[in-house]
Amino acid sequence: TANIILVVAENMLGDKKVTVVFVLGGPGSGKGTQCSNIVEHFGFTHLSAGDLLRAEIKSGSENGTMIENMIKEGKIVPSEVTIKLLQQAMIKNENDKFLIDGFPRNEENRAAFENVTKISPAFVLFFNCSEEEMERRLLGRNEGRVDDNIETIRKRFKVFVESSLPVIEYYDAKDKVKKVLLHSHND
Ligand SMILES: Nc1ncnc2c1ncn2[C@@H]1O[C@H](COP(=O)(O)OP(=O)(O)OP(=O)(O)O)[C@@H](O)[C@H]1O
Ligand SMILES: O=c1ccn([C@@H]2O[C@H](COP(=O)(O)O)[C@@H](O)[C@H]2O)c(=O)[nH]1
Ligand SMILES: [Mg+2]
Repeated sequence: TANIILVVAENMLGDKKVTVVFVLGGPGSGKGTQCSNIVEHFGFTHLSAGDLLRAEIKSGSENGTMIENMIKEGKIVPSEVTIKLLQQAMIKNENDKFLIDGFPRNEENRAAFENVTKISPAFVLFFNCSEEEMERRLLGRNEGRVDDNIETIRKRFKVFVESSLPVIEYYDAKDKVKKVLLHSHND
């Protein structure tokens, strides 16, 4: 008789098993800053979805103009574009622990990532910061980003509340959210 071996593959990327932590929070809440600190102490590789999209624009890819226009408007780039960039970055990196910063940005991003990669996050780090403080930080960032102007910042805040917060609520219902409360220097 045939022996049947059932292999349950969890979070496999090619032949490596990966641990993924999503790092979420409003624009300017400090995701990138804290990811750099975490990398130093916990051996993760930091993948910022926004940085990958900005690199794609710079590389002169055929999607570059579309991505740039979406970023200028604070809109969410189609899932397949972002997921492909994240997958490629994880495959070409030897590490098996990734901090994915600024993704998933909406429910469709979240479902598509889980369907395409079969990866679900170990947990979600959520940086909770007031809009007043985030606005102050973004206007003072001085990195020359096309979306760090008051008009786009307001659009990004709206997209965060309407589209990204539901993703955090989804993972919160699964007890996967670790919330970090950030206070401004005026509190
Ligand atoms: N705890 C903090 N206190 C004061 N300023 C901070 C703090 N954390 C980050 N900043 C500053 O706020 C700005 C935004 O931080 P950062 O780029 O890490 O945010 P982000 O969440 O990645 O933003 P975005 O979503 O726009 O990429 C930066 O100029 C950073 O130096
Ligand atoms: O998954 C993502 C991540 C980012 N975007 C677009 O990029 C900008 C900037 O992202 P940051 O995380 O602030 O660097 C964001 O406003 C979106 O327009 C995206 O579409 N999908
Ligand atoms: Mg960032």
